[in-house]
Amino acid sequence: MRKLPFAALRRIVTVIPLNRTYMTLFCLVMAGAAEGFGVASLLPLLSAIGPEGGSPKGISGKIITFVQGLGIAPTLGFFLLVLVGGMVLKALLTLVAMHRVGRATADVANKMRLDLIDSLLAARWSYYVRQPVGRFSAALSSEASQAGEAYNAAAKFAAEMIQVLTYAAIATLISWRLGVLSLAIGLVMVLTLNRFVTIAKRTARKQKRHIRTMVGGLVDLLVGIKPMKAMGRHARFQTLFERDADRIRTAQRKQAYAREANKALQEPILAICLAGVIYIAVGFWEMPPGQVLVMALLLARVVTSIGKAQQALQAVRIAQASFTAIANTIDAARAMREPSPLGKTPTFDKGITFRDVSFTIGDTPILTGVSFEAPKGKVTTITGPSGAGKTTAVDLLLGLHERTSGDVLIDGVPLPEIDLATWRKMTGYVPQELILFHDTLRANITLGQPEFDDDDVMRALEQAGASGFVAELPEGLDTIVGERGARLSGGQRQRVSIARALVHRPQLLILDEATTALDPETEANIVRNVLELSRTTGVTVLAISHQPAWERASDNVVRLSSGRVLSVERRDPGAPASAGAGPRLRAADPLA
Ligand SMILES: Nc1ncnc2c1ncn2[C@@H]1O[C@H](COP(=O)(O)OP(=O)(O)OP(=O)(O)O)[C@@H](O)[C@H]1O
Repeated sequence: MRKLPFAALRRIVTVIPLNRTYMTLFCLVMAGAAEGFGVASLLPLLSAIGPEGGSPKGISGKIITFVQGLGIAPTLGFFLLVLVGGMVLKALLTLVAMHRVGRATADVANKMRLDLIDSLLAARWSYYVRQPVGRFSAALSSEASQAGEAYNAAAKFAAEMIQVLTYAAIATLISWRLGVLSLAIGLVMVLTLNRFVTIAKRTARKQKRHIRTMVGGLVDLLVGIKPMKAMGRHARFQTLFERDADRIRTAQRKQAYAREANKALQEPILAICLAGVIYIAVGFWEMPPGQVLVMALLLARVVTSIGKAQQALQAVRIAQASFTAIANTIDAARAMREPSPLGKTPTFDKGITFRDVSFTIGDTPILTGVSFEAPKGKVTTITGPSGAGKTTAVDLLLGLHERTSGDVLIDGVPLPEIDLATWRKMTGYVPQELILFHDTLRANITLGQPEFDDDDVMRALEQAGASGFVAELPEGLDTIVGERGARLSGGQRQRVSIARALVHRPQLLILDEATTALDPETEANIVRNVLELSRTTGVTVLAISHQPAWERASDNVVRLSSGRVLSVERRDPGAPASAGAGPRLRAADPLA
């Protein structure tokens, strides 16, 4: 027999406060005791109707003596009352316990879902870069609910095991041989049926893995479906998903077989055990018929309860696959949690300094000895060929990556020493890959933050050069932009993204190729707006761009190539973007 899943059970029940589980277990134990009393009252009843009736001996005699000692007449009516009362009490206590279990099941699923969201949102940027993000949709939807079911199944397993122990205890009271026999039968049953529990567990894990792969792949594909469709290359993905679907079907079939086999084999095992025990009890132990009847009843209950416990265990194993998958995802995301904001509150009066910053991924150097300054209130453009490391430099500035050596300083304070969350809130960021949500224009700009009203939104749109096209939309700010902003043009999406970055009046505005989709006139307008904004509000601008319009508007131009600074130019904004527009400093110049 495989190792029992106690560690897994412990992990499942500790998702919610333990005292809730203890209370439920207490109700279940009390329910077991109530049933035990009820069934025990059968003993004197049945021994009275057997041929040994009249002067019951053994446990029946002791029960009758005990009842008489309480001053109660041991009548048929009394024992029937105890039997019925015990069963009613058991039903009530079980109902209370299962009501608690139902609530706990929903709470476990809810906690897993919220923990997953929390751990994902708090993870470092480098965590997402390595994940097929689509697979989280499977975790959040079905896996979280199934993780809750693991608690439900574990509680049912505990309830059945309490029943098994209650009946085994009564069997032992009647005769130790009967107690041993019932436990031996239980063991045979567990050993016989455990194989199906193991199959269920294995197939559940496989299903989970393939479903995650399929859902993750499908979500990622749908996000980027446009070029696939355009090139007529989407059909080949059908084959890939068919393979996953086929594996899921096979695992599901095996799981259904294991579940049904576990159920179906329980009755024959019960019948064989009962027949054998009755034969031995009557033929060899010469037990009176009343006791044999009670014994048969007890054994039937023990075996039935073991069977149900086995089914519950199987359900635990199946649900456990989801629970473990989601718990592992939470653990992995938590291990990549960003450091908590214990640093200094940042000031931003002087500017940003990169001092001999290097950054490697694995063994690959991405940036090497990068030094430059982006003074407060000025426009700095980082330019250079594709792959030069421009976006990476900005990622380091925002703490999305951690430098390998050197220092990124804000007002002379190294980034690791400042409160990153506050620093980021001081920043407006327009990334290269624009992501708009399937929501209204307003919500895309405010990101649902109620502190921004329509005046803030309109001001940001104006500054981003987007107020004109928004004014022409029949539904204005209430326009739904479509999935990832599909109902807007590329240039409109860029301007909405710039408005989003400006709505909270940032002190630093980072524009990563933010105007590439715009015609020269619109781009010039935005550059003019941003320049004006910088002059009037003192916002510092860091633009990554190849566009001459940005170079012309910049106070500083930093040229990167292959992760190194080629030159740093201090410029006179407005002068033509030709060589000699300002003092050109070599990479080694100790500007920083
Ligand atoms: N997560 C990563 N793992 C491995 N290499 C990476 C990772 N992110 C970036 N790189 C590599 O780092 C280098 C710099 O990338 P980066 O995106 O900073 O360049 P860039 O100058 O912004 O380019 P572009 O103008 O094309 O956007 C590239 O060679 C890229 O392949």
